[in-house]
Amino acid sequence: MAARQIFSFPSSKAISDTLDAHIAVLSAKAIASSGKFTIAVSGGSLPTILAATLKSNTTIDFSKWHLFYADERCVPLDHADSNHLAVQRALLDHVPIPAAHVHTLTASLAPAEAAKRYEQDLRAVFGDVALPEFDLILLGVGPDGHTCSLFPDHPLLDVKDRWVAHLLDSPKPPPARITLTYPVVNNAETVIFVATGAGKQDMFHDMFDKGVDFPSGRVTARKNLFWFLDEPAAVKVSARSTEAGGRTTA
Ligand SMILES: O=C(O)[C@H](O)[C@@H](O)[C@H](O)[C@H](O)COP(=O)(O)O
Repeated sequence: MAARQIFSFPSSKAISDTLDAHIAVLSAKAIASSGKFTIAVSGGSLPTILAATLKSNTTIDFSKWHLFYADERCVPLDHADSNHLAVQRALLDHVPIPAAHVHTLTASLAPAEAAKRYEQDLRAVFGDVALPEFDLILLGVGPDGHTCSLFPDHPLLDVKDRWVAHLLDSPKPPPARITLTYPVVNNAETVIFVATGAGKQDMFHDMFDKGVDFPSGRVTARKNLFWFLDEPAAVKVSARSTEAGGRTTA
């Protein structure tokens, strides 16, 4: 299991540049060994930060990417609340990922059926495996410590028998969503959290310094587990919470 590494960045542009550099390496390595790069992303501010530098990267073979959503709101794909729409506008309109490799919610289905269908879509790409092993999952974090659509004290935190689950009672609107479950997230080779803003600094202090349990803090990864925070989000995290003995400034 990967050791958690926390990095503090001076700006969101610095996070975008570092994401771009990591993704270029991970993508090239995955494509060389398996012929494809499997990535899952979430919504919020992540699509914009992710795309800022990456969308101009001409060295990446986007034709070999398979893009999934770590969580999705159960709304039409062209609805303002759709995570896919946010990723499409920020990234997909600018890079040549084949449309058939962008794995979207089937919005016409009820949430429970949409979750089952999304699991089938995962199986079509990952094959007959016990769990999919994403090359990379990129996640945001809410001020309440949630990630994907895994919210504090929610029963979905305990789901282990499905790859994709649905919920109808998200505390953050909209209420109906689908989400990857912990077994899938924690089986990724690399997980990178991206979190910005002063509204998260107390939560990160509680999670990293005091060991308080938050849904995002339960995430692990097989090889790399990175937390990319901007300075306002990281300012209260103590030096001893990092492996290097000091908050790493990237
Ligand atoms: O579906 C959602 O509601 C979002 O995906 C949500 O989970 C988001 O990722 C976090 O709340 C962080 O959002 P920010 O990055 O905008 O703070």
